[in-house]
Amino acid sequence: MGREGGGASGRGRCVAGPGACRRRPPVAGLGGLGLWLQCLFPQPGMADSAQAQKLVYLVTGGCGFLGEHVVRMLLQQEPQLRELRIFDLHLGPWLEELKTGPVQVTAIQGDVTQAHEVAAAVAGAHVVIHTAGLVDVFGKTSPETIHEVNVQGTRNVIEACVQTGTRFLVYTSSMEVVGPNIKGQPFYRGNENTPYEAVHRHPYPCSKALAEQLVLEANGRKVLGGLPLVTCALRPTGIYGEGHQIMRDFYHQGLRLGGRLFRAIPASVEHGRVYVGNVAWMHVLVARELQHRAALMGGQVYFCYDNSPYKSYEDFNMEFLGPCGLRLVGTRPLLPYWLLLFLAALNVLLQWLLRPLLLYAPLLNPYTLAMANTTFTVSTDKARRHFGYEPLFSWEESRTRTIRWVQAVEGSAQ
Ligand SMILES: NC(=O)c1ccc[n+]([C@@H]2O[C@H](COP(=O)([O-])OP(=O)(O)OC[C@H]3O[C@@H](n4cnc5c(N)ncnc54)[C@H](O)[C@@H]3O)[C@@H](O)[C@H]2O)c1
Ligand SMILES: CC(C)[C@@H](O)CC[C@@H](C)[C@H]1CC[C@H]2[C@@H]3[C@H](O)C=C4C[C@@H](O)CC[C@]4(C)[C@H]3CC[C@]12C
Repeated sequence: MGREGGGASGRGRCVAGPGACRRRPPVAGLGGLGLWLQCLFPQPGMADSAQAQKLVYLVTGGCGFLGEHVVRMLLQQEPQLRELRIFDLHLGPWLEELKTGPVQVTAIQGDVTQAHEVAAAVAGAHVVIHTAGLVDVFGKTSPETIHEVNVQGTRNVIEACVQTGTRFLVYTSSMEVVGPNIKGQPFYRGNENTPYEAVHRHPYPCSKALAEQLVLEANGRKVLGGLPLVTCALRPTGIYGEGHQIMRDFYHQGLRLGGRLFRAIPASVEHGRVYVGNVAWMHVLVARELQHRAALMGGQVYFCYDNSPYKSYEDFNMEFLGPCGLRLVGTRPLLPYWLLLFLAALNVLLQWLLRPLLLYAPLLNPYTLAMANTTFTVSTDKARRHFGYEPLFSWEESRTRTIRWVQAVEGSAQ
């Protein structure tokens, strides 16, 4: 890891709706001239429609928060897409609306922990985008289950690629592979090469780190047919946007508290956040460019980033919850840290006591408190340099879209 190299062109503009026309964006920076040049020198994937639509993509976890955005972005932005397979434990009803477009959309209900189900879904795919996983830092599932899904599930995806001849694999990793670590050391405006002691104890970050390692180590393995597997991993920081369940939980919490949220984290603690649409765009772009730049991008990791501002977790959420009528009380934490620690530990005890009766999984526990209290922000341009990534959505667009979603979903339009 750590190879560096040049970037590639590749900008796009996202249009709404799954059936929207897909067009190859003009060559970056050339505007109208770029369109004229494309007529003379068509870019890869600019062949006529018969040749253009030739690739089969598989998205695991395609019905999740990020997965749905990746699915819709592929349908809008990938001109070479012939078939899009969506593999998930829980298929969403919205998939039906996607089947009216020019791309064949195949919904597959399956479990990544079942190797035969994964192999059947992967067989014949050119590209796999593996987002499926258990994102649990609230004690909802056992450490064993988290490991089974996130690690063994990823192992099954890798082996399916090798056994069936799929050559390109993009893995959705996480910032947590790096940190915050168990020592609570800050990671301030770091990049993919910043030294940091990535030591974890919690099952979720441990599982993501193991899975990422499996994916990167699989780069170069010979797949069926004798060609090499090309893999890479994307590390989003805290993703926000349409469909973010935790944002919805904070909003409901504020409504229950009379339109108020109470500051628990110092405003000085910065937490990196990235808009889901930009994360989806990075997945689409990296999957495309991985096919042309295997030597540079194979085995690499890339943080997901955009122009979302650096703020504390709570202050950042208020960018969206404020316009929906909530107020964050306190310019500094209202409770002392030791009391928050006590309440977090009490939540763990209650979760254990109540488990035979019900699932009690509040936002506050020792791990989430430590995470929220530890600065973790990234500042990098590796994705731009390696495959021409630029955020598709500005901060203003990301903020507006998220606010509209909270208002629409919660009926809080003012
Ligand atoms: N949400 C974030 O802030 C964030 C940040 C960084 C990385 N990530 C990573 O992005 C990926 C998607 O996260 P998300 O926030 O969209 O979570 P999510 O829970 O909304 O989506 C995960 C999807 O995976 C599916 N899934 C779970 N177990 C499965 C199994 N055994 N077989 C098949 N499908 C299964 C779920 O049904 C769900 O649709 C995860 O790998 C996560 O680690 C998320
Ligand atoms: C109750 C308060 C202390 C409140 O401020 C707690 C916030 C807490 C729920 C979140 C703070 C940081 C979040 C995590 C971070 O954004 C990155 C993540 C990595 C990703 O792979 C999965 C989600 C998460 C773990 C995310 C979860 C919520 C927080 C812990």
